[in-house]
Amino acid sequence: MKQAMIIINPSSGKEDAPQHVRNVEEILRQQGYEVKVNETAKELDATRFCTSACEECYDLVVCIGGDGTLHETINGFADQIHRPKLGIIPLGTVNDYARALQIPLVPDQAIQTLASSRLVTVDMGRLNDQLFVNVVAAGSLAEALSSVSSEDKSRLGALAYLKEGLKELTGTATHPLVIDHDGEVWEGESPLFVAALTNSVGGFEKLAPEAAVDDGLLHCFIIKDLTILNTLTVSLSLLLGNLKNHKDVIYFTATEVSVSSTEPVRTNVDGEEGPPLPIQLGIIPRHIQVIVPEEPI
Ligand SMILES: Nc1ncnc2c1ncn2[C@@H]1O[C@H](COP(=O)(O)OP(=O)(O)OP(=O)(O)O)[C@@H](O)[C@H]1O
Repeated sequence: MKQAMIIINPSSGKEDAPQHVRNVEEILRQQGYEVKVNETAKELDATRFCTSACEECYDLVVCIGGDGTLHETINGFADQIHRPKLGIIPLGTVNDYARALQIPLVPDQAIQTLASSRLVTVDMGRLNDQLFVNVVAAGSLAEALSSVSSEDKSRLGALAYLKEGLKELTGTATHPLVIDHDGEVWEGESPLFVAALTNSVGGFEKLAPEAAVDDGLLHCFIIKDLTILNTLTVSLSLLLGNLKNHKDVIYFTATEVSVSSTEPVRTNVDGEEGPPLPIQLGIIPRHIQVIVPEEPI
């Protein structure tokens, strides 16, 4: 019999995860799966559960939670030869990865997607020795966003969350960054560096419009001047998806990037606090199969 593991974070989103578990179990049983449910209680439980699903040759892992839980879950695939298919039921605030894969953001609709036969084989990002699914950001704006509490994120939603992050910016708004990609080096003051795997970053679905989940590339933005983030121009650029064309933004794609600074600089990985600089970024092309809706929306 096929084996499925449900990994659920009961604290995600509006704390309504447990009520969705029964529906997920039911639809998986209808698909012929034997189902095991693992509830997370603390940080990194999702990684441990997913690693055991790989080692025990499960066919499917379903992650029920926000982007943080998804990030921890996919890290369980690291260095594993057998990698189960992945189902995603988004319950967080931003749910960037579900947006990028066009998985419905309404949990009951996302649950129906688990009956789909359509799979997408997606890239994984590598940050030092961990994996990421969506985005790495470094710089003072990334630090400010990390300081917005999870409760405020839920309350505010994506756009207000960015505005709150901007308000939190204090002191020096830029750091000296050295960004080395595929043999080219950029050095300068910057409030924000972003490397994205998908077209959805911070709930903005058009930040990197040409980023595809399976193109084998890191889509990178160096923001050269913070003031642009405070202007209408940038809001419009974000909404119209042409941030990369802004005169104060450098855009490039790469497969290997290193980012360092002479100052202490924190990072944000898939929406959670990451390791401080220096960091090494890479990409593992077409690494995991994710269940997506039968028909692209
Ligand atoms: N039982 C638990 N209680 C509290 N925190 C938990 C529990 N299990 C896991 N966690 C931690 O909760 C963190 C946040 O989870 P997640 O991102 O899924 O929810 P969220 O904060 O509601 O979503 P978002 O990040 O989209 O706002 C995870 O990184 C994980 O370490």
